[in-house]
Amino acid sequence: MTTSTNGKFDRTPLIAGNWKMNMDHVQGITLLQKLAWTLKDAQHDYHRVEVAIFPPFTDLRSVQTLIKGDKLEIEYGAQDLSPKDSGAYTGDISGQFLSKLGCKYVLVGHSERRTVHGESDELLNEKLKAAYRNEVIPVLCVGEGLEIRQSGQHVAHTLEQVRQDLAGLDAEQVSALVIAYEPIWAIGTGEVAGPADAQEMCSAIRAEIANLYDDAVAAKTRLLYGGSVKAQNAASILKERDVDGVLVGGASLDVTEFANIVRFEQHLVTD
Ligand SMILES: O=C[C@H](O)COP(=O)(O)O
Repeated sequence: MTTSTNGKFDRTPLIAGNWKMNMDHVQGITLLQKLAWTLKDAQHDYHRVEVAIFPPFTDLRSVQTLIKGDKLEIEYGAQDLSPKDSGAYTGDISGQFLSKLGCKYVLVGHSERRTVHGESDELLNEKLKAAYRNEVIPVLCVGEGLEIRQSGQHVAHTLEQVRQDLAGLDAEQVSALVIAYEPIWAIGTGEVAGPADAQEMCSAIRAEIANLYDDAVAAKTRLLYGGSVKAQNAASILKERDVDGVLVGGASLDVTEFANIVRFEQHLVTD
């Protein structure tokens, strides 16, 4: 683990770009190449701030080839996985395949999977276990919709998701886990939860992990914020004590914007 310049982390910050259903494999390679060049020009230290991209499944082999061939330090992962490892599950993608493709991470329970595909916490718990079984680190997404936020039940709702999703996982697994808090009302809307909102929820999640496991586990689990993150608001969110990174959607498709989010520490100095 490394320490960032603002002194708050003993957890390596993670800046993650979720491309969602954008970028075919040809476009994806161009985007990745430009990102790598931009961060090389900026002499980015990947040990100090980790960078990961989450392209569509169909891009993963090309991404793996480029990253391996050019010895890039950018990590990558998939946007979903099956709870099963193999068999008659047409259209599903096994964690075994992701592991073979060198994926370090996999998103589990993104709000678009929960809402568009109706994925339940029970299913997501199975997906988390499938990820660990195949040695891929899950990035579990949790968060509330607008109605729940307005009712003031957002913390209780999100912690209930955490408890259900983590059921049966052991301390070692949860220490390696990444959890992204993504309030649904802030995703792709331009509405961004304020730094204090991000901190409130990340702090509550960390306390819940300490309660379910212990302080040592809670100190290791990385907590991200996601929802309309841009270069302009990233530094103020990342300055919060319990926020260890960001999960970026739309802005990760713009190389300059995403590279500036990766380089958030530059902005911390002048804030
Ligand atoms: O996975 C990323 C989140 O859904 C945030 O997306 P966004 O940055 O486009 O709001």
